[in-house]
Amino acid sequence: MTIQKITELKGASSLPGNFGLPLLGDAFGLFAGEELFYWKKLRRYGNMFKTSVLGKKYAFLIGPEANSLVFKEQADCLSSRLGWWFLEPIFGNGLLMQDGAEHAAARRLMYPAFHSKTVTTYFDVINSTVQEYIKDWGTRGVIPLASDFRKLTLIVASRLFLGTQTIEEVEKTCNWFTQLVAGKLAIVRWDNPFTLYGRSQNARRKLHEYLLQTINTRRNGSKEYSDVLALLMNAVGEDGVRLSDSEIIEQTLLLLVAGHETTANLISWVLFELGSHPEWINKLRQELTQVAGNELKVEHLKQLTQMTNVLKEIERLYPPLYGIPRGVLKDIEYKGFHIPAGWVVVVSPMLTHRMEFIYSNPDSFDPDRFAFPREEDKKYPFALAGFGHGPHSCLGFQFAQMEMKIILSQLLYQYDWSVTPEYEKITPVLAPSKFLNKLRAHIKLR
Ligand code: HEM
Repeated sequence: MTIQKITELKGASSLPGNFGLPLLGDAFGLFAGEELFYWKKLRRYGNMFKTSVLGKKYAFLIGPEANSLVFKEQADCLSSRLGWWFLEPIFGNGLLMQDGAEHAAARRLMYPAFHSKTVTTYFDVINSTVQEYIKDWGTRGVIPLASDFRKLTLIVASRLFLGTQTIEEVEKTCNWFTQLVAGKLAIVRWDNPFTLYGRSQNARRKLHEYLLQTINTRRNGSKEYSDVLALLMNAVGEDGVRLSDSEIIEQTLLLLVAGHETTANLISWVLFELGSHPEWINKLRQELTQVAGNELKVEHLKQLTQMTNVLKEIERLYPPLYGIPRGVLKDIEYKGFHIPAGWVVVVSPMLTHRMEFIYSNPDSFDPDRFAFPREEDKKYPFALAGFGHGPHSCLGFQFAQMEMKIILSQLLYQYDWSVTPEYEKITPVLAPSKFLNKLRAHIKLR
């Protein structure tokens, strides 16, 4: 009889699950509804499962320990570019697609624009833009949340990153961004005006042209700028070399894409949950009045602790990135499995956030779970991961927090609201985001 060593590792191919159809793998299931795909696999196979998509083998590793492995312990063996390969033709070669030394150098260069101290200097622009944008919401009555917030967050990002002032200019780029982002769901990557992918590529070319024009206008003019584009245009790397135009455009495009839709989605869900829990509207309004009186200032934001907990609860329930993938560069091990180079590992904020051993009644909206002494997210490191962690953690975290707090505060000052479709229709469903574009706020002046 041979005695097997307990340290012997199993191959990744013996993970629970299957590889799906030849060549396509599970592409249709995944692209047709990512959230539901994740839930079905979890229910069927548990916290570790395999699949394949368009010829690549995937290991899904779910839970805080897996998050720790991917974001921290084995981060050096993993590649963001190889994980997000399907986004590269759409989002280009920005920070998210870079690895190792190239990524570290670019991140060092961009970090000053997103440091918490710098972000506070954006307060006035965000606050005035938000006030102007929502001033007619009382007379409009019904607001389609996701599309309205997408426009607002794009106006804010364009003003701060590109110095764009006019709404007309932002409206022009808004359509291109919508088309660009829609391309990520295209399975057939054929650059043709009649395909989803082709329209996305066309939008990408238009945005490139637009950004190049903006850069050239600045170079030929005498005006001094102090926005993010100026930072990238003037930046000199450690090797003394400046970024090329194409590098500046790729980084700016990623910032604009990453910086508007995710924030718009989260704030839409904030309004949905608050509209369905009016007692929380009252609590937040009371806190706001106690802390800021009738005029919100930048120094008040940190003191809005109940609002911070509401934002955390929305990040937990509706993280915009359901899964975060990394390509395996050097073999890694996890819970007795050997995952070789060439595979892709995926961790999931969405599934982690609904684990009962971390969060009590995980499907219910309960912002107090983040208040002392409960602090459920502190039970395990990496238990809350809606903004990622580690070398690729969200560069715009502080920015997004500030923007969401300003939007919410200004709405609380001026309006009451309820939301359709009804709570019961959305919350027991495993794929709430298919309702995102249907969310409507019914606004009343206070
Ligand atoms: C509520 C809003 C947001 C959410 C939930 C969010 C979430 C995330 C997550 C999960 C990542 C990590 C991806 C990975 O590890 O592969 C990330 C990266 C990133 N985010 Fe955000 N984000 C938000 C808003 C923003 C904003 C407002 C900006 C810019 C102003 C931004 C810029 C970026 C950038 C540049 C990266 C790539 C960082 C890197 O690769 O080093 N995000 N974001």
